Amino acid sequence: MHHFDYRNGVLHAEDVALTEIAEAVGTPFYAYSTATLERHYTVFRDSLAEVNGSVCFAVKANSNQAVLRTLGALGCGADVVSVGEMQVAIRAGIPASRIIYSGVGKTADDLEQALEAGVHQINVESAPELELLNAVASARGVRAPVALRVNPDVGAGGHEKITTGNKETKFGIEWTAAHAIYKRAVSLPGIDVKGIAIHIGSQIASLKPFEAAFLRVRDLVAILRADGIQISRLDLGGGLGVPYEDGNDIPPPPPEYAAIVKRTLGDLGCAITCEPGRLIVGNAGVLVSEVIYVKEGSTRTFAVVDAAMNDLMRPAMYDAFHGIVPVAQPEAGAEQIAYDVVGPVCETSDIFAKQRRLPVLAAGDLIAFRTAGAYGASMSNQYNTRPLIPEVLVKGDRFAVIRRRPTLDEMLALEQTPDWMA
Ligand SMILES: Cc1ncc(COP(=O)(O)O)c(C=O)c1O
Ligand SMILES: N[C@@H](CCCC[NH3+])C(=O)O
Repeated sequence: MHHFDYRNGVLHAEDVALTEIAEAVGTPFYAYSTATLERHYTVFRDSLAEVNGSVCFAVKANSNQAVLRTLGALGCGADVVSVGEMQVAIRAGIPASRIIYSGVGKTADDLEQALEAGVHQINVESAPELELLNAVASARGVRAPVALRVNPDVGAGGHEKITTGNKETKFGIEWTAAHAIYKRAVSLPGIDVKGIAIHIGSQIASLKPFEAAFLRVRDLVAILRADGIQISRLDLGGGLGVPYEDGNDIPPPPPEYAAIVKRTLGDLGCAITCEPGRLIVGNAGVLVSEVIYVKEGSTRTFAVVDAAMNDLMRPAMYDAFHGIVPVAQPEAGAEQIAYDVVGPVCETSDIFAKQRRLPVLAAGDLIAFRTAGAYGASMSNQYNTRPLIPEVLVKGDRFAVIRRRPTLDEMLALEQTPDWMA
């Protein structure tokens, strides 16, 4: 459920008309709904109550500090994959004791900083990383709280490029090698083995792969415990999908997911953590853009809009579907035309939707891309020297710019002209 609805003929975020935000900040922009964020977090958290589970939001999905602060204030933790994400989460009020540090390529400096901050857990993804962490922790005279991220060889996800759980991907320690690496881990003075971590993919619309992966975790717990290796924490990753409104693959609701967690892992006496990203923020955000031109081709009609692939990469990168709606509510039964909705960037893949039937559009119309709160702003970039677009947070009848559009000077601030060109 989200809080983006038509009122008085205009699409609103909670009680604020998107036209009002467009006037204040200009297009394109992201708008997030506080009530939706809070609702998604609490529904997920409450569904895990029976297994006493905790939630570490995957910061990569949306790393805006105001978003993190909203979730952190409700008790949410963070799953981070860089020192930057860790520090942003801490600045946003999420204590290190609720932070899990993940990632396939942590450097010695990353590990140092994670230990210095005192994170709850470091998820180790390879044998050499384990050795490096042992060395770094030993040199500091501490023991690092560790889960090994194992790769259960259960592939899942809404697209090949967002599948992480099969052994052909770079993620985690191969299933068959896990036992030996756990044995090594418990022998190392700088490593305090706490648990097992997995994450099998993203935008997963079925419970079956989760169940298969959880059962593998269960088997591994038994194998390790039989060998005297204590496992007290299970980190199940994220991955539960959200509806992107194309009518296909509607993902199961959180209570059904939680029931699988309970059935497969609930009796092991382990503390359970999940790391949802998309589920919390996906439908809490829209991207609002203005139609610049309607361009008639001989085979199709293009709606050229002012947002582009650098603002929302998902369609170009994964052929992802995002619902598109006009901000001005169309009359019931209004005529529809098939449009290719494209951005201004000089790439053929700068296309948001092909042959999408939409109410008739004209230059100056505002449209909203739905389900843009996850992996939208956080994956955006300045390609074609386009400024990052504003992010706006709505709460009831108030809104605030939580990241403003940079000036050209700010965009260029890190560049320098060599002396010899002066
Ligand atoms: C380790 C880890 N945890 C959590 C997530 C969040 O995934 P999602 O946004 O699909 O819930 C990801 C991203 O896929 C991830 O790599
Ligand atoms: N960035 C992806 C998901 C990958 C998640 C990170 N492992 C998306 O937009 O769907």
